[in-house]
Amino acid sequence: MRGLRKRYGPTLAVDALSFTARPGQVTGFVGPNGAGKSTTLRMIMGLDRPDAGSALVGGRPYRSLRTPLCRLGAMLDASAVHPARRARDHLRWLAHAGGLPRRRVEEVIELTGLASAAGRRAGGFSLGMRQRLGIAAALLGDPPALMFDEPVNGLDPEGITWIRGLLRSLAAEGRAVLVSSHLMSELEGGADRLVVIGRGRLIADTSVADLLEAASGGRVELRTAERQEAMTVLARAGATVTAAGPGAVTVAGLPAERIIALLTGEGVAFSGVSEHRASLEEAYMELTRDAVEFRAVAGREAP
Ligand SMILES: Nc1ncnc2c1ncn2[C@@H]1O[C@H](COP(=O)(O)OP(=O)(O)OP(=O)(O)O)[C@@H](O)[C@H]1O
Repeated sequence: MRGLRKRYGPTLAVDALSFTARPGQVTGFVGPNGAGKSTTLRMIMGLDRPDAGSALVGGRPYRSLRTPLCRLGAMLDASAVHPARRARDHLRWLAHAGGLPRRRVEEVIELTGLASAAGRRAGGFSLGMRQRLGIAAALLGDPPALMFDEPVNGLDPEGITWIRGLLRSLAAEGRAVLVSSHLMSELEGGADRLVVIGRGRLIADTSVADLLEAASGGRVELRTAERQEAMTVLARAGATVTAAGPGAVTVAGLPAERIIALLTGEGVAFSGVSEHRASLEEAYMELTRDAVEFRAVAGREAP
């Protein structure tokens, strides 16, 4: 995506958006409801025309691809299936239209665990089965790039774990996988990189590891039954100390070794000292806080 922009009447849905989903990685595409994710994915597939900028698949516009199913597999809307059509027949007409062999249909049915449901009409499918069918359709052409719009939305924990594993294995095969979500927690353990957008604009384009490290901010978790004494000792040594539940303290501004030395020296008992690991959700909150300030500044600068 380079400088993508899309306006719907008064709404600037996507604004100056640039990012790349790279081979061998799961790129999480995250932003709150209405941030512009679906609009971006539609522009990638040529279903919406950008007002400015371009979206390329393997260096070319999607609409110019001669064998699109073999270049980019996509699930934008899992319910976009004729309810009276059986799952296998749905996949067969797609394969036929894309010039793909029939045996590929059976392969993707196996890959997505749909074997026992393939003869049933899609209208009676649960949400989880519809998602599997949408993913099967995306995999038909064995494409090097895949994108899924909110694939875990509304799924049970088992379904979420399955999709997460599938995305990881597709990326491990060297494919570029772009997956959108409005919940950061859904991407925890699933994405390598994150592209975060808000109100159509890029907020962050970063590896998950870098984001978590920045959000963890060198803080240390301390477990102690003598919380008050520990907080007094550490605050006196210049640390910023926050009570984090019964028997737990979060310490900023002192390394773990120094905390251990201080508490031992003062005879304060403790049972654990560990580096604080921020959750992806925490990291997201920090990012969004910055984004709000950024938006306020951007708003003032606007003509
Ligand atoms: N066809 C359309 N006509 C008018 N406005 C639209 C259209 N499509 C999207 N929008 C608006 O553009 C903005 C971005 O919408 P979009 O659906 O891309 O967001 P999203 O990040 O995918 O949100 P969600 O997580 O809710 O799916 C929203 O304000 C939406 O109301």
